[in-house]
Amino acid sequence: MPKLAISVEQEQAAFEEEVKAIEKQWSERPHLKRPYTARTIAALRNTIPQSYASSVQGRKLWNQLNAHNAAGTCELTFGTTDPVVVSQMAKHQQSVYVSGALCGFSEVSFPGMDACDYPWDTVPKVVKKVFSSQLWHDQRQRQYRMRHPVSERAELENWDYLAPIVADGDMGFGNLTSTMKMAKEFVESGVAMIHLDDLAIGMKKFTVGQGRTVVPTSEYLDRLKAVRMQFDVMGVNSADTLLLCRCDIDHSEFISSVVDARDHEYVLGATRQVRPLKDVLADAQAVGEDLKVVRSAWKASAGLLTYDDAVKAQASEDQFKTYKLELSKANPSIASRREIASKVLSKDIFFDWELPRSYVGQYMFAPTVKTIIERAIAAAPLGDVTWARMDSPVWKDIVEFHTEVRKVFPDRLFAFGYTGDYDYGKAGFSESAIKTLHLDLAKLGVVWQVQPIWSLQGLNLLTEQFGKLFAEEGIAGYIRTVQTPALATKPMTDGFEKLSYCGGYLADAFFETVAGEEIVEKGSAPNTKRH
Ligand SMILES: C[C@](O)(C(=O)O)[C@H](CC(=O)O)C(=O)O
Repeated sequence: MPKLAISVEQEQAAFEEEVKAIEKQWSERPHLKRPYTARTIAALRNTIPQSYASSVQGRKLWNQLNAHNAAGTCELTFGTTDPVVVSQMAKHQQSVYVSGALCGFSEVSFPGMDACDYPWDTVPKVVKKVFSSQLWHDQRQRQYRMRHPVSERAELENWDYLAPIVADGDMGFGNLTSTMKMAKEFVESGVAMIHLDDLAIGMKKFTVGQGRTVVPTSEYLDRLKAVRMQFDVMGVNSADTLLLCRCDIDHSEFISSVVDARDHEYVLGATRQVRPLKDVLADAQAVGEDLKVVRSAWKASAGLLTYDDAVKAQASEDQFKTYKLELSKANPSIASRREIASKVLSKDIFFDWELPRSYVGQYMFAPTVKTIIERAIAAAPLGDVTWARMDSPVWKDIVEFHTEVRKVFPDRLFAFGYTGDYDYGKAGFSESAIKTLHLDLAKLGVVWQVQPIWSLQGLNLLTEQFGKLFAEEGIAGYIRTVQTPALATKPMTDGFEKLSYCGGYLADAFFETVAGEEIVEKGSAPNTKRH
């Protein structure tokens, strides 16, 4: 193998230049705080500089979102995995969402509930498919326009087909190197922004009776750092791919470990000496008892509380105030909580967070809106946009979350998901409040809003309705309800007027080019070869 034809001095000079270029690029996005230096990243890069469409799309989305922020408006988009749907979204949406839940239903060999159990490269592959289709539409539109004289072009369609794609990176699918590989694949697929959350791998659960588990704050931050590092390593401008820090802590029931003191305030412990829950459940299972009933009874018998509530239950009002005051000056760990409480109350508080651990080892967790705020604030410097995914749209919590984060980061941009099973009525929204919800969210800085699973609810409904009609009325029903309105819609739903929606003119252009025909307009005279 030949050696690289470069002297040590040249190598060092090129390296120093790259370090400077990286530093300059980073200075353009001062909201990002990296735990590593430009030198470290430069050394991790390839010797061939590479650039990615993902970076162009990331910058485009960044500009769109900041323009919304300045105007107090928002982008409203929805989830799909289908290039045909994406082609129409270009007319009304600025961005496209590729949802993990949808990919898990329609892009895998074995569909299933949104438990993030599909292969790690499923969503990047769908993004690649969608982005390639956007490029194809962009190409056919450009070719079509260029074969028309300038004088006619103003009348021709000119959509921005390259709507930036936002995609679901779930929790990164494994250890840090898996997360990096996923981020790499996303950048290569043309994504503009990915979101990464703080759920424990393999523990994303939405079904009844199975609590969700989050990872410690430190593990979540490491995931985000791994993605940021991968973006930075990938080469020229690739740092412009955006990272959306999603936080799934709302209503999570467990945390996988208590290694990070920042989480200790919210961990539940038994305040009475009881048998460990997992032993009680194992015994109950052996004799066929109803585990849900046994679990509830155990919880009641254990006096489950957070450490601070356990202190509160035994302290006078003044003692508790002193405890909180001392705590605000100390490290938030359970050890320092115990030390302060025993000083203030002159006794030890019985609190054992080992007893409620599940049979796979998670700790019981009782997060509040404050917990989500703290995590989002810790994560913000590593990403560009923040999303607190909540189980239900509780307006009071939504306002509190966004307002508190903005107190620390006044220009923070937020995302919001109109999650599939939200019951707005139950959450207290009147009809008029729902009508202005997107605008009210925009005022809080929520500039990117998504209905993530439209394809599931929307396409299911349309398909069911059309299937029934077609079975009952045959082609007459199709002509009346599909073909006639589709052809009458302006702009047409299938591309250019008088032309095939499959872009037949683009295929013709390839044949004509190979045949050496001039098919691009030079001036204003019409091209006789125009189709
Ligand atoms: C956004 C989401 O992660 C998705 O996969 O689309 C889901 C969507 C949903 O449940 O409606 C989510 O966790 O919100």
